[in-house]
Amino acid sequence: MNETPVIDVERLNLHYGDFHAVKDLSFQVRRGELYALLGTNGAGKTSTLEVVEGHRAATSGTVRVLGHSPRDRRAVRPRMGIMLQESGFSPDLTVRESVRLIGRLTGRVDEVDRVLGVVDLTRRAGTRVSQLSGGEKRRLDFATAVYGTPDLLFLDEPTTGLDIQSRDALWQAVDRLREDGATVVLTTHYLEEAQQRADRIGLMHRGAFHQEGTVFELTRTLPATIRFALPVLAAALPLPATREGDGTFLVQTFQLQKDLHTLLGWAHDNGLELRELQAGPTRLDDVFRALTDA
Ligand SMILES: Nc1ncnc2c1ncn2[C@@H]1O[C@H](COP(=O)(O)OP(=O)(O)OP(=O)(O)O)[C@@H](O)[C@H]1O
Repeated sequence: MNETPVIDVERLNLHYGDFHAVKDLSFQVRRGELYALLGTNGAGKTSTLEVVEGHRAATSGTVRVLGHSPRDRRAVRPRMGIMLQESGFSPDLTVRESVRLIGRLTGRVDEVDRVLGVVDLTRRAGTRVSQLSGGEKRRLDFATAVYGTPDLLFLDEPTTGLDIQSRDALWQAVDRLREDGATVVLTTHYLEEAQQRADRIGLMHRGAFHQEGTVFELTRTLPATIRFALPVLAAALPLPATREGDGTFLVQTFQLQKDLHTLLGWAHDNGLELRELQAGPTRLDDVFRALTDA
């Protein structure tokens, strides 16, 4: 397929005075993808997104969003929903008025009651923003981002401060938009969410990509782990393992299923119980730890 990418970033550089915050960054997001921009604190994620969202000018490089310059507000804004980390709602407006205002500002058209229903804020429609809880404000942020069913949705730390029901509701709403072909760019420090949901991940560190690819591509560079404890070591282990500080054994492997099979067979043959057995694929957390250890 040779479709024009929804986001096309070529050699983006951003300087704050002498500080080089984003360094020659290139990436593309295709239609319908959920792309997660992840990274360490201060890596440059927000700076990059500010340029892509049209809030900030790049020092150099080319950025195209939905086929336009992101600075071309009239072309881009009606098709783009943005959930920022911190909302700028006026505390004196009600929930309903806030959603209406965003509709007017972005040029998107929708039913206010529909989006309030999506985030379970219907009963709070007449409440002033200043009287909402932190989680309710977050849900209002999301409601304004999905108002008008945008083609491109930016979610910056969308689930921070949300309880599990609200988180599930938010992701269901995102899934529905994606079924209709929406493209989503996510930043989050909840790596599990990114691992579960992202089609591709750009992992930033100090202004550049450390790695970019699918979850599988990112995690396959590190071994999976098997952990267990043994009351007595009655027979020689069938695999190389290290002994952790708490006495448990740790096997690191690129062949999780095969090595687990070997270990379970060995335990069975020797009549041994592997206590506190845990086996798991590499997680994004591990990729992150390796990055910050580097
Ligand atoms: N307006 C600014 N002026 C000067 N430096 C800035 C400005 N905004 C960000 N920076 C610096 O640029 C770097 C990248 O910041 P940015 O907010 O883009 O990182 P981030 O990846 O979003 O971080 P976090 O995960 O902590 O939110 C940081 O070192 C930050 O201190």
